[in-house]
Amino acid sequence: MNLSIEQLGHSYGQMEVLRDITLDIPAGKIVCIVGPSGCGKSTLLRLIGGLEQATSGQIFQVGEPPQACLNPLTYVFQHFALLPWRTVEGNISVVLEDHKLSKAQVNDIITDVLTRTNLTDFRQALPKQLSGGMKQRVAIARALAVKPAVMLMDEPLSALDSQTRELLMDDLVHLWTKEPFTGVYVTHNLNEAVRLGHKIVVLSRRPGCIHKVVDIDIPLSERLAGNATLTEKQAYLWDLMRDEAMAAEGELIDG
Ligand SMILES: Nc1ncnc2c1ncn2[C@@H]1O[C@H](COP(=O)(O)OP(=O)(O)OP(=O)(O)O)[C@@H](O)[C@H]1O
Repeated sequence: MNLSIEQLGHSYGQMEVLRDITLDIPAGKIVCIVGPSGCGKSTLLRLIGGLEQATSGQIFQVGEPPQACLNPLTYVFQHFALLPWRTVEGNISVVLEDHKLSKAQVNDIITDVLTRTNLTDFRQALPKQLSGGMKQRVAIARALAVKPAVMLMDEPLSALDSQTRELLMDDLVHLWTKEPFTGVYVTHNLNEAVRLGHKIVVLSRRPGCIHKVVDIDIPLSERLAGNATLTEKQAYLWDLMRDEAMAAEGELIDG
């Protein structure tokens, strides 16, 4: 299933946040959204996920969701959003509860996503027993459990230290390489964008418009740290963003 976003605009009261966003999210690809603070990246993700209704424009779901999809659009949040009183297994089963699945089916899905995210040994652990990186793996496993058509990821690695971020990026690359998923990935981090994005959408400062779309053709599994093309792309993205980011910073400081 592809998503087709057409002339999307959004305002909060008098404040225009997004303007004229037209964008395709192709099936099986990861689209990264970058841009200065406050330019509307998270708002765009919430509009795509249907958590808020856009002021103008439309979002179309084109084609069918994958077979056995339980929920076409699912989120991975920056702060994991795990239920502290439920085990890892319980945090995943919660998203399967309303789907008329047998106990055996639920068990199979949980076993599968825990295997894919290397969490099998932590099935009965509580979130408080897990590191930040492990918690985010659980959140990713929970998202995968509903076989989403599109995974919406809002700064999923930004609460983690840099080493854990590297490990989780590798995990996401492995997951995608084994079974490509469609993702929209909001980040401030241009290194994450060039490692994970097939397409990188650079938004201008608020009201966020599409400033540039940069495609990266290198397969995800070949995007190793230090790759010269990626370093170049990252520098190019920063060139595109620097002036806008400085202006946005000034706006925040000035109120
Ligand atoms: N529910 C809301 N009501 C009013 N204003 C909001 C709401 N949500 C976001 N905003 C404002 O809309 C603007 C865009 O916010 P948004 O979080 O989408 O930007 P962002 O690009 O994701 O920001 P950041 O990079 O800092 O996370 C900001 O000025 C923010 O304060």
